[in-house]
Amino acid sequence: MSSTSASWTAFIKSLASYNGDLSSLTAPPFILSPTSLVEYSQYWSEHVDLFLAPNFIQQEINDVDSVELKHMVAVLRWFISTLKSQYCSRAETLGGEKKPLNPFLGELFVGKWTDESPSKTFGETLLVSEQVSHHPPITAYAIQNKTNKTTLQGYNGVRASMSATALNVRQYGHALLSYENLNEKYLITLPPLHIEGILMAAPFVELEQKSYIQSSTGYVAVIEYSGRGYFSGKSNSFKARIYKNISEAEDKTKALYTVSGQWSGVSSISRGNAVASDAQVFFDANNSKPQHLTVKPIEEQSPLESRRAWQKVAEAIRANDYNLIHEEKTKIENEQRELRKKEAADDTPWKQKFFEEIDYTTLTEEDDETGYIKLANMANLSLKNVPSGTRKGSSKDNETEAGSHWRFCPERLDTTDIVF
Ligand SMILES: CCC(=O)OC[C@H](C)CC[C@H]1O[C@H]2C[C@H]3[C@@H]4CC=C5C[C@@H](O)CC[C@]5(C)[C@H]4CC[C@]3(C)[C@H]2[C@@H]1C
Repeated sequence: MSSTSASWTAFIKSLASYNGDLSSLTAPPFILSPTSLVEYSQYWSEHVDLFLAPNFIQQEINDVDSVELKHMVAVLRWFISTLKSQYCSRAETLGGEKKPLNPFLGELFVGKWTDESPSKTFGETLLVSEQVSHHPPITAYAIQNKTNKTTLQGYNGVRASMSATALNVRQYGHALLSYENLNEKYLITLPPLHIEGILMAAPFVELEQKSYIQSSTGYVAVIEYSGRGYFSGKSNSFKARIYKNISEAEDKTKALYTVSGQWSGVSSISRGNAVASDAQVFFDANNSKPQHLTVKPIEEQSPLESRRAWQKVAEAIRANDYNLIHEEKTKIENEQRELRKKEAADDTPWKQKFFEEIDYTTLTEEDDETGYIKLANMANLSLKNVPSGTRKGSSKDNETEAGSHWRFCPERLDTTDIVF
């Protein structure tokens, strides 16, 4: 038995006593990714053209659809285009899903997508991603395109549990997309997922159940995910239906559009409830090259920036040097422990740089300028700290605590000393 499979077998045995905290797992080096989880926010915008598309869609003379419905279709296309990067990029570059580095409190990842549009109508798009909490791990992010007054902000935390063969992951948080020039906002919820293939040491992500995109215009997209062995039989399958509003979503025959296929491959769109024979290609992930963001060289980064902070650990992981990984990781963990001790002694708790915690139960729809409460209410979604996309009053809407969320503070971006 090779050392790899021996250490993997030992690892699988350790999963039997898995306590729900992913960072507590000491996975063998070959399953470790040299990338920190704080970098995963970039996967929300590797198709900048689709992210900005609604800004360039106007009402045409002989249009059958309202321009708001056309925007909803465009936002659904952008969302579907993010999924392959979000959930398959490690399998493509590292040969399988890996365990990301567990970000320390305050860890930052910043970068920008340059304008690759032929007519230079996009302008620059900035990403700021910050580990706003370490216990539990929560990453907040904002993607800002000033030229077209388009901003995505959101946050993500996960809770995971082991079943016999898979790791079941529930995502907490949501994303909010705002097109200021169109006066339109969208609430995007995050689907549950599970990691299969762990026993074969070839882990991969499969999405499941549902997620929602609720527009301030009333239109809503309901996306249902399935994998190999489900009704569709193909991995990474989905069926998305767009409705005039959430109450019409109770009746599938009222769907205005149906999109179906594979989010990691080809999907097609047709009017109404079923995918007709004349369906058009909606998105083709195999022929849409992702645009990776530009990150400044490590020597120009601040100590809080991910690739500089983890550089030695990443090198040790690439060298598959278990002792060095452990040695370099321990240095970072000890530094962090000392910082927390000092903050507790001086009563100076860590302050988040670009995001602030917010308890939405203290706000009305009007005073919530993110628009989150209004959109969540339109979609009958819970405002509490429950898995993303939990319907109000459903069995999972059981948290007693109000639930804290995270909000982007764009004005802090204007005064920061962080260089993008
Ligand atoms: C079973 C324990 C173990 O460590 O096995 C190692 C395996 C690689 C499985 C565990 C890790 O799998 C990784 C997949 C990660 C998710 C991938 C994509 C996203 C989308 C992004 O927008 C937010 C974060 C999220 C949900 C990642 C969260 C962390 C996951 C589940 C990693 C697991 C530790």
